[in-house]
Amino acid sequence: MAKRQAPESSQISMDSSLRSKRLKYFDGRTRQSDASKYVSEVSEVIGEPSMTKPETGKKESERKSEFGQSIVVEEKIGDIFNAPEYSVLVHACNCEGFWGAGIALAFKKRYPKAFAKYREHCNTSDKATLRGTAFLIPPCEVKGPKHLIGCVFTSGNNGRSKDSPPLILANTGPAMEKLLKQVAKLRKTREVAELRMCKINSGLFNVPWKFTRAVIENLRVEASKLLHQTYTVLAR
Ligand SMILES: Nc1ncnc2c1ncn2[C@@H]1O[C@H](COP(=O)(O)OP(=O)(O)OC[C@H]2O[C@H](OP(=O)(O)O)[C@H](O)[C@@H]2O)[C@@H](O)[C@H]1O
Repeated sequence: MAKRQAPESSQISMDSSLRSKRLKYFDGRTRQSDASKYVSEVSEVIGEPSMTKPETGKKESERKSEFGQSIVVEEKIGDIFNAPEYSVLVHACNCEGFWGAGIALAFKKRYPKAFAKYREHCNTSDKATLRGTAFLIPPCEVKGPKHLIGCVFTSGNNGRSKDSPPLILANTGPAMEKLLKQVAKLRKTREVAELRMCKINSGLFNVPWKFTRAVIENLRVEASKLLHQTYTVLAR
């Protein structure tokens, strides 16, 4: 894993040769106490480098069937907005309907119609159930690149009243799984080029990237729900 100081990007590619302990996920109504337990469990996974070493012994097919496809996160450098047409650009969202700062504000400026759809989605949904969900917005801008916007709702609130890091982390797994399912469903009828992310939760949401990365690496998703190509997740 390349360790760099500058903002890094990560390339997520599907790799079923890894075994990791399946982390149980909480639904969007995770209690604070449960979420803290969850973070200590994620720390345990991070703390055990052997957890991401290829497992000897079990056959590939046995591993796949037992755990589904795992995702490996590699770190590179780049800019999320230079994505090819029909790429899905993913960022962490609050359930309040605000893209007020950070990369969300950059999204709002570049994709005003997508922002309007995100905001309407928040305003017409029960906020209590939005945490841990996702909202995929197909290309809808009048001009500019045809990008899909993948909103993963990792915090109920925004700004100073954002959710705690454990709660944000506990929502990340379910939200990512739901996003991947929505991408898999959409690409049956529409072009989806690749999936790009920023290092979600790692700035204003104050969650060290290694924790979010561990959650993503421990996702177990049916092969049919994963794009069979690498996703470029980039930060400036
Ligand atoms: N052009 C670019 N390409 C690629 N990566 C880029 C980039 N520009 C910055 N990054 C990186 O993208 C990561 C996330 O950094 P951020 O702090 O923005 O997001 P976050 O996920 O921690 O937090 C979400 C809340 O922030 C907002 O704020 P409001 O609540 O509206 O006030 C939202 O609405 C949410 O609520 C950091 O690694 C940045 O280096």
